[in-house]
Amino acid sequence: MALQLQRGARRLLLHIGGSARAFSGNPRLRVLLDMDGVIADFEGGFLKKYRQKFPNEPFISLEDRRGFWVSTQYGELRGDLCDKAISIWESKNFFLELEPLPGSVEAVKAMATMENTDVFICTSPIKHYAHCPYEKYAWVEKHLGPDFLEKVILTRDKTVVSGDILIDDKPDILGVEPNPSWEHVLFTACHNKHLRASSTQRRLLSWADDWRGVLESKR
Ligand SMILES: Cc1cn([C@H]2C[C@H](O)[C@@H](COP(=O)(O)O)O2)c(=O)[nH]c1=O
Ligand SMILES: [Mg+2]
Repeated sequence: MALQLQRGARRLLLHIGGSARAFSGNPRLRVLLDMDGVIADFEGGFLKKYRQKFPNEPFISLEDRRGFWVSTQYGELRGDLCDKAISIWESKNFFLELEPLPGSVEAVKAMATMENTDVFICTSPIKHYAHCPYEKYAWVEKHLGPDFLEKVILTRDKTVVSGDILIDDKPDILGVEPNPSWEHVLFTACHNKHLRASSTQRRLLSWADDWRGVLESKR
């Protein structure tokens, strides 16, 4: 009963723009940052390597990307292209060689030095685990430094991770927890920019957008 009341109050605060963290009296803001499509350029890296590996096959320009799953859209273009797309991100060095998205590294480093702020990288590895988990750690070390290795959370279910805010390019973040503690701020990407704005979901348009303001709104 008490738990239900607490959850209800938290939902109400989120709804009116307040913060469950403020409600709980915890002075620290916990920020969860997605990796692919938020700090690392998954889509650009995919298209470049797909075209190198399959120069004679049709491709989907970033302008024409629709829907979160690259594999689904390629499969709709032609059945066998789904597996061809998957072969790209299952390849060695795919995740390691992704370029940082513009401004991401600077923003993440600046965020991590902010007072009363804990920043975590919260990212989903692919199930073909030969390279991806290792390379995600290696990417973080290369671009954000070894201290950031403490801040990496690999999970296929982000709903069970607690935080105040999750900045993520996936429009629907679902899992076993029906009421995640975080507010999902949608990071704009080529695949989601055409989606109609929702009255309840805030967006960060890029790292040139006012991410500091978004964080401040949660304090
Ligand atoms: C587009 C796309 C992505 N994936 C994989 C690649 C990443 O490991 C995750 C996405 O992780 P995030 O933490 O949500 O950014 O999904 C995939 O398997 N198939 C795809 O089409
Ligand atoms: Mg992502």
